[in-house]
Amino acid sequence: MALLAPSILSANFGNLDKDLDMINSSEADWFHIDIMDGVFVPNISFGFPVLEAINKKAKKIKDAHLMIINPDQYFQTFKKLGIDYITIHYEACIHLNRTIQEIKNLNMKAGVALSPHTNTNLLEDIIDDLDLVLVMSVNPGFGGQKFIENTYRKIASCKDLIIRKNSKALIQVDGGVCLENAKKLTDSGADVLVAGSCIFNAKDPLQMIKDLKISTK
Ligand SMILES: O=C(CO)[C@@H](O)[C@H](O)COP(=O)(O)O
Ligand SMILES: [Co+2]
Repeated sequence: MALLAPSILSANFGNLDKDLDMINSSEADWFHIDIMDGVFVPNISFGFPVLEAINKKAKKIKDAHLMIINPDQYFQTFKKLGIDYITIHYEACIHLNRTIQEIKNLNMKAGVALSPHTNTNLLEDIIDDLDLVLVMSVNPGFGGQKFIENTYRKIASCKDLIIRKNSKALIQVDGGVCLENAKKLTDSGADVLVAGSCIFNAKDPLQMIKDLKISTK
């Protein structure tokens, strides 16, 4: 069964506590927290005051997906705010090896996200150091976008790389994940599914979380 990480970006920010409680009481495994700076992606999500509020409530693993340039300067603050996994974008980092070491020096798990145009082969010389590879199945920046079909092939090639290099990295997939593709994504090699609009737009989000989990069995 895949791990499931609801994306807070699609939650109701007018009553965030209610949605955080819903996730706490659900079968979901992680909180997926999208941070956007309006530079790396054409959207701005939320910053540290909101993250502080999330940290006070959220009782599960907190997974921050940073869609920002120059992420290194904020790692200490993310650590203080209870983040467990930091995932930075391959396309946003000039010195990726140094950036990954900085995350690990602060005792957080380190992930690299690949936008749809970025080939998994580019991780060949860093995969040993990673705890997670995030395969983006939409272009980063917004929730509710259409799933890109090439993702299955990309997950499979990422899995090949991980096996070949004997890496312990998890494969996470993010964007357009729903009941229709969850099983196929897991069968292709995904370990962690991120889902935003599919959960928060559902009539019964708790039931949708349950259904998504069961569908990946
Ligand atoms: O990182 C992102 C978008 O850039 C995601 O985490 C989205 O928030 C997922 O939302 P859905 O595609 O599941 O609605
Ligand atoms: Co995300």
